[in-house]
Amino acid sequence: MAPRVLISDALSPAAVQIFKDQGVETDFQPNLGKDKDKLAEIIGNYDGLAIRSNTKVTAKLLEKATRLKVIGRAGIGVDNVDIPAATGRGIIVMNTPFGNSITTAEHAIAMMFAIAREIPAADASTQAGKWEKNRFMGVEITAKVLGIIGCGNIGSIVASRANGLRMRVIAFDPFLTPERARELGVEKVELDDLLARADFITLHTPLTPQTKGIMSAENLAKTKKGVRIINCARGELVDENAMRAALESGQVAGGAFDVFSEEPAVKNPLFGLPNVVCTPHLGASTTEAQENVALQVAEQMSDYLMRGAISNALNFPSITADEAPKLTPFVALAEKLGSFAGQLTESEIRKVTIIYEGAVAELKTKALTAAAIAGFLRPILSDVNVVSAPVVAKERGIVIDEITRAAEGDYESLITFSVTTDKQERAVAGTVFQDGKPRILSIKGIKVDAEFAPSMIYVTNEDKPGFIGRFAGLLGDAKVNIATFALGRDAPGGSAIALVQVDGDVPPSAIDKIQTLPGVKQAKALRF
Ligand SMILES: NC(=O)C1=CN([C@@H]2O[C@H](COP(=O)(O)OP(=O)(O)OC[C@H]3O[C@@H](n4cnc5c(N)ncnc54)[C@H](O)[C@@H]3O)[C@@H](O)[C@H]2O)C=CC1
Ligand SMILES: O=C(O)C(=O)COP(=O)(O)O
Repeated sequence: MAPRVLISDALSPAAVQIFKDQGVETDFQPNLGKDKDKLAEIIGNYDGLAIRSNTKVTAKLLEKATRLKVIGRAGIGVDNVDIPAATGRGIIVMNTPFGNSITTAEHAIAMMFAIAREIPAADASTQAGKWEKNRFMGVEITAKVLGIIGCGNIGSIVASRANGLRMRVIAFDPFLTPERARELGVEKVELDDLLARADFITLHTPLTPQTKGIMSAENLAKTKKGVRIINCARGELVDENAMRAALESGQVAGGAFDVFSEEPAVKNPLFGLPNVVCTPHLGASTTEAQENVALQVAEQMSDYLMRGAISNALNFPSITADEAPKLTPFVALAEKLGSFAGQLTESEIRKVTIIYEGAVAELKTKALTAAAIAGFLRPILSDVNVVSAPVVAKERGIVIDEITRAAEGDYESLITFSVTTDKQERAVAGTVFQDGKPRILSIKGIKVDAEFAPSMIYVTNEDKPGFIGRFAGLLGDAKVNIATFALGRDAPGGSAIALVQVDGDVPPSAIDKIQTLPGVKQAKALRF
């Protein structure tokens, strides 16, 4: 029986033809994404789901998706897909990471001009017969400072266009190497510096815990008075109430917003102000970009459904059906070791070394390294996938060393993931036990023995009496239930590590309190 794909968002119809040519049946319902009940009713009939940003693929929807094997996002952002839930059900999630980047960068530039010259308001006034020539006084952009927050695929294209427009481009992106910045013709700066210097600020980061609300009241107060701000990335990067207040006070002279914290945005604090320009998430909406992403997603999904080939998947490396059974548990281990290191990395990455020892060294380590790097970069670049991860790392000037050797220690197989930043080196090692579950065996050379769990707390501290009691007491006060507790230290009275599995989320206030306990060097909530 031919596989069936449901297209539940407004993809270019070009996708339908590709599916057909490849022998895949399609059901094209471009408005279904809005109707979650109807979608839940029929999702059980399909092997593939092709979407844009209107369809929300929640864990609840996936419970009904009993036949689903692949979700294809015709675009970049996958924050509308519950990837852990999909992975848990063995559903591949793939995107098209570059197909709409130029188009989105162009929209950001268009939005910048729109607010510099108040084009929408001037248009409305002119067409209303008012001829208000003296009301609209714009600003030139030549020689102005453009601050780019997030200088990845789209941010880099914006930088090149802005350079062409003779702007001075500065960028805040902790993961941008000095070499790459030079290549792009941008000055790499810290966030506060960018906020203080920029005449225009444009946002191009993914939505992550670190970037959520990056345009907060506090940061808006640090901007140059009269700054103009453009957001074509994700709505939740901006505290919309604080932004409204800053626009009303004149701290921010103009704002252009393509994305909103709640979409579709029918009511929003940013609406109804002068010199605010809003578009309904049109960043990727050009004929060219939509053809690119639709054709690509249809090809990728057909390849998977008809031939089992995987590309641009966010939750699995590209491997063949024969290799899968042996590799799968080590893919999970590599991914988690990388994710562990990624969640703890907050400064410029120089080098990653992955050592495969023993039996695992005989497997397809390239796929394992791809999974490890994807796990590592995902907390930093939310949309990186196992296929693009090594390339993205290389583009960013991160050296990746892969070493294979015979088993030297007690384990049949051992993977060690170490990362060198401009500040320090951190290594984490693990293996897969007979039960097929990945385990952490050492962190920074200190032995521990812990399984990975969805919610964990990692603490490094001085090995002094009384720490564990105070730590556990704090968690108890914060109503955080401890499931397992693993400890390690390099020497009595030396450096110690606690790796704790807890039930549910850890409130940031609890982490802040742990951080203040005597002898604690670092405390961090981790998610796997
Ligand atoms: N409006 C629209 O229709 C569209 C919006 N997008 C959105 O645009 C955004 C950027 O997409 P890409 O450039 O493709 O992503 P990317 O992953 O290539 O680049 C993101 C950049 O942000 C940087 N970054 C990560 N954390 C950061 C932090 N805490 N502070 C500063 N920089 C940080 C990363 O190092 C990276 O260079 C995403 O949110 C994506 O969903 C993408 C396409 C269309
Ligand atoms: O690709 C992305 O991340 C986008 O935000 C584009 O969204 P859309 O496909 O236009 O709903």
